[in-house]
Amino acid sequence: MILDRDLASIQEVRNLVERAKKAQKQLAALDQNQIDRVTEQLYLAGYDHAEALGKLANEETGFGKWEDKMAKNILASKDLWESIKSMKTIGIMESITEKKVVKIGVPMGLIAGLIPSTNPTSTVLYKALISIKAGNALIVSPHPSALNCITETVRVLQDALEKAGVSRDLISCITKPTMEATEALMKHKDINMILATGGTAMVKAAYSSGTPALGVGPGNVPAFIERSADIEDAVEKIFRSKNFDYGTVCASEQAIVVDAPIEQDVRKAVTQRGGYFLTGEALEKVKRIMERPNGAMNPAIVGRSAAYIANLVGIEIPQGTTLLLSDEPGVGKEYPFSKEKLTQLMGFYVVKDWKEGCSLSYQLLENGGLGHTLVIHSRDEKVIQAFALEKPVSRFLVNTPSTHGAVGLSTGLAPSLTLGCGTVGGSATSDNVTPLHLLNVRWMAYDLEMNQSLGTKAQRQADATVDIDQICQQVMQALQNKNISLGGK
Ligand SMILES: CC(=O)SCCNC(=O)CCNC(=O)[C@H](O)C(C)(C)COP(=O)(O)OP(=O)(O)OC[C@H]1O[C@@H](n2cnc3c(N)ncnc32)[C@H](O)[C@@H]1OP(=O)(O)O
Repeated sequence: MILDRDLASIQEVRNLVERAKKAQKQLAALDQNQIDRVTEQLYLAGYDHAEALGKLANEETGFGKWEDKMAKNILASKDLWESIKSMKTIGIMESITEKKVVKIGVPMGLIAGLIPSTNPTSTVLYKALISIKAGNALIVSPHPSALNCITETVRVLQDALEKAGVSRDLISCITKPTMEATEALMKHKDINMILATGGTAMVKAAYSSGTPALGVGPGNVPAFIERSADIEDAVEKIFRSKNFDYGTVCASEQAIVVDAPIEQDVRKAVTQRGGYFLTGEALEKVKRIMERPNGAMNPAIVGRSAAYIANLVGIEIPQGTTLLLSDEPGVGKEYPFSKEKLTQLMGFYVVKDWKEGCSLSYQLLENGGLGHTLVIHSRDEKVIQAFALEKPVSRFLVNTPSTHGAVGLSTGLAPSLTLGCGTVGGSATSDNVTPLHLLNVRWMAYDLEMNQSLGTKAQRQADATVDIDQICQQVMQALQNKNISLGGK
């Protein structure tokens, strides 16, 4: 039965789509430089409000720490802008003279962005920047428990659009998030692409909508510390990563896998940094609240400190504890520490050598993290490479904090808050999603065999009369004079 409330929110979606469509048509008529100036205003606004939005997200959801949410907002504005500002996304992107081919970037049109509660403000900033940079409009579907901070982020961005002299309707947001409204948005015939970041059910709904979708799979990141590793460095990085926003990023480490010869040194380093190994009744109490009855993560403990979790279940932990660990005997449904946790809880495993480390990491990935991310700490290049080759992940990180590494803060990967998991993880891409995933490429390809009497294909290419550079100039001129339109799809 559809309620009046649902009808109203479906009507709202229709209105948002209508307005976004009009606004996007105007945006698509701008050239690269003009689009870049608009995107730059979005980055500046996101960067200026990084702290305020971080605080708002933390207050509203209770997840994580505002300082780290601010850092994520900076990643999704300043760092992202630095990495995309010189990208060609609209009009001529490239001309390959010797092949007589021209690559033209065409906006997709309207993007629907599903926003998770774990990284709400940063994901809005990120999706807005990559959508606009590629000439698209974005309509946001907010996670209900982060509605206010998401709406506020959209308002900040709309002010920036106005400042840049373009329509506020280029970025908009559903104000009453219901499943009906989100579904109506995803299935709307004028939505060209869905960027789905969030819980597994939402991502699946996006894939089933019939609209092309780029979604993230869940992570279950193992961190393998191999015997040649710099132990202090490895443990410091794991703690830095796991403590970042209290583990809400899906690329954060979920289990430490240790090579047996260094087990005691790693345990010591972990304990010195505030790790506490749970045992007995305390461990059982924590295990009991880790999951909902259907086996999904319990939001009551997502993005929370070790002290908060201890207090919640009524156990004593040493003062200064930052991470709760469990020595795990196995991997699977019946071992909650072997799954994704997104909080200050972590599994701990010991393996006899790197080969056993390989197979255990594989099992952990198969237990809910296929296609996502794995991290190794090692100084043995042979082991690193052997380890890398067979792992079903899209990001194989080496000697770096996994959270920071996967989202492009501490590695050369593209700054991103939508991390593709490849087909092995059910995603259409294994990349860190960027503006290049939000455009269509129109290929102009000229005949290479114009003079059949000439010798080889290479000779014919060289002799072909088409001057591709001249053609590019003509196309660019036509775009500038608005003689031709790229269209929206
Ligand atoms: C780079 C990165 O880090 S990406 C990170 C993305 N990953 C994640 O967010 C982790 C996966 N998320 C989750 O497991 C959960 O969202 C949690 C545990 C964080 C929070 O759990 P909850 O607050 O219970 O939220 P959950 O996602 O289950 O959704 C709650 C309800 O809101 C609904 N909902 C979620 N998003 C939307 C939306 N965009 N529009 C409408 N409804 C929505 C859900 O369908 C669900 O409805 P139901 O209770 O009727 O089934």
